[in-house]
Amino acid sequence: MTVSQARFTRDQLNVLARAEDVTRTSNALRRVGSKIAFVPTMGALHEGHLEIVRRAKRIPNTVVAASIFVNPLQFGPGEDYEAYPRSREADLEALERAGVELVFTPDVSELYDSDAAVTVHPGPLGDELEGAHRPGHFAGVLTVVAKLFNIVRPHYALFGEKDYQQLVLLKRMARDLNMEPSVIGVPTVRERDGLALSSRNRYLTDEQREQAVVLSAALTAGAHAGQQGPEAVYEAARETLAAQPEVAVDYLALRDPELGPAPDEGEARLLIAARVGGTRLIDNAGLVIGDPI
Ligand SMILES: Nc1ncnc2c1ncn2[C@@H]1O[C@H](COP(=O)(O)OP(=O)(O)OP(=O)(O)O)[C@@H](O)[C@H]1O
Ligand SMILES: CC(C)(CO)[C@@H](O)C(=O)[O-]
Ligand code: BAL
Repeated sequence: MTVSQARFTRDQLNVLARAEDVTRTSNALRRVGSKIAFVPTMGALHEGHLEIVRRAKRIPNTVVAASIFVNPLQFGPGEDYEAYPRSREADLEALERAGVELVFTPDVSELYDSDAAVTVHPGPLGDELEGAHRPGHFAGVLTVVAKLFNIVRPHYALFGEKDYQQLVLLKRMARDLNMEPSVIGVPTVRERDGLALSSRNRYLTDEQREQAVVLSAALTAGAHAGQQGPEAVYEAARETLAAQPEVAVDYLALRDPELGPAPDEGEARLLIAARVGGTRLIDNAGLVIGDPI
């Protein structure tokens, strides 16, 4: 592992903490015709992150870059910014094993000047679903990702479907602001019982871990009822959730795949957020409403 040097070595993990070193490396790679696939993360890595890296590694003629940065701008007051799990050494080892070649690990002062004031506005979707419960969250996400895009200058950027609203908003940002990278979504990686992998699962006690499976179970029940229409989807999901009253649901929402109003038939997305003890978890699933296409 090569730490904090500006010289880039292929097939080896290069860890850079300064934005200007990353941009210089990226420009050099572009000059020799390499493509750059970028996997932004907040660290505390698990198989979900590594699946995204594996997807990136399959893009031909591509150097894979990742970032590890717990972004204060996307956490609201009283949220878990301070407590968010940090495991830098284990993360770097996992990225090295997965074949990542460049990791950007800035500290907060590297990314944000103390008087930074300009942010990316996510539009109306930023105030719905997650945005209604986490005011300012998506402005924080889009702002940091826009900055990371400008620093890393990727051709491709890969994000998990687990954070589905984030993925939709990032695709829109890239389209609406004419950003270069193609934004690629990667399906959610789950535990054997269906629980979506998440860094925040580490907060759960054994008992809460058992209870948390109700999120994915409700999505599965809703998806199975899709053929009978939108009301049946809600009914099946709510019935499953009712069996686990300790889990407090923030929202259960059926939408179209772009997160507009739910269709009467065709492809749709069912999204859920719930609190298990003090831990807030989200999940979602694709489904078809009405007759299968
Ligand atoms: N289970 C998963 N399957 C696929 N991608 C995932 C999964 N969990 C997270 N990701 C993706 O990994 C990227 C980095 O996410 P992040 O570092 O916030 O991890 P996280 O597990 O989502 O953490 P948390 O849920 O605590 O916010 C995002 O694009 C996110 O959607
Ligand atoms: C995209 C992201 C890295 C921006 O901080 C974060 O929201 C995440 O890990 O999903
Ligand atoms: N994975 C989404 C980042 C967040 O919850 O802040």
